[in-house]
Amino acid sequence: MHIETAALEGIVAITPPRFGDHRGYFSEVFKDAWFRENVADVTFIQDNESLSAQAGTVRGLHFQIPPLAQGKLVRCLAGRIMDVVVDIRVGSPSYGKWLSQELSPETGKQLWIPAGFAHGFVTIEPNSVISYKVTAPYSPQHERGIAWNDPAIGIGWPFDERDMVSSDKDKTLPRLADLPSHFSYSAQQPQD
Ligand SMILES: Cc1cn([C@H]2C[C@H](O)[C@@H](COP(=O)(O)OP(=O)(O)O[C@H]3O[C@@H](C)C(=O)[C@@H](O)[C@H]3O)O2)c(=O)[nH]c1=O
Repeated sequence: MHIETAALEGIVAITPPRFGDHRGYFSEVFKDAWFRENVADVTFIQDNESLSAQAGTVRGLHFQIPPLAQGKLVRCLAGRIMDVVVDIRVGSPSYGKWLSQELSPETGKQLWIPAGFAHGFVTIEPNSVISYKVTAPYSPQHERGIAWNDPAIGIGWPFDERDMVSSDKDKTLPRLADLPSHFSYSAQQPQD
């Protein structure tokens, strides 16, 4: 396993090795014991998948609040995405900062996003499929979001805003500065 820690503390990129031969390749894409020992001691309880038909489709920025905050392990099965995280841990030195990683089936790279980050992505190619494991069940009551185009965060999306496609729900999300404080995470007590 190739493992890289990213510029935001807690975010980890993982590239599982592939054993190639004349048929193609074989790869162990997730191993519970290895993940617990090397990345985070968490239990994944649900696997999700989404397809976005058009390039320039943005989903996010999403997170769930405690006690159902989710860690997410994201990979891209088809197409190509720019995956984005924003640190929303109050008290974190990198609060409000974002980073991105390109994920595609070509590299097989995965991104581990612990609780305490908002997550989103934009598809760079049409028909992009992402698959992600989560550590807590989906709960609409605990679901929250931040506007993907919040100017104070300033994510460098690779498309003009006018060419991006989003859900109606994502068009109404508040800015980070307007999130009620009781949705806050503590940097000292990460919610894994
Ligand atoms: C996320 C989710 C959605 N749904 C339903 C609710 C709704 O009817 C439909 C589509 O939901 P959404 O529009 O919220 O899907 P989407 O915008 O793809 O939401 C996802 O975005 C990315 C960026 C994340 O990080 C994920 O955690 C998740 O929030 O699927 C579930 O049943 N289970 C789930 O776990």
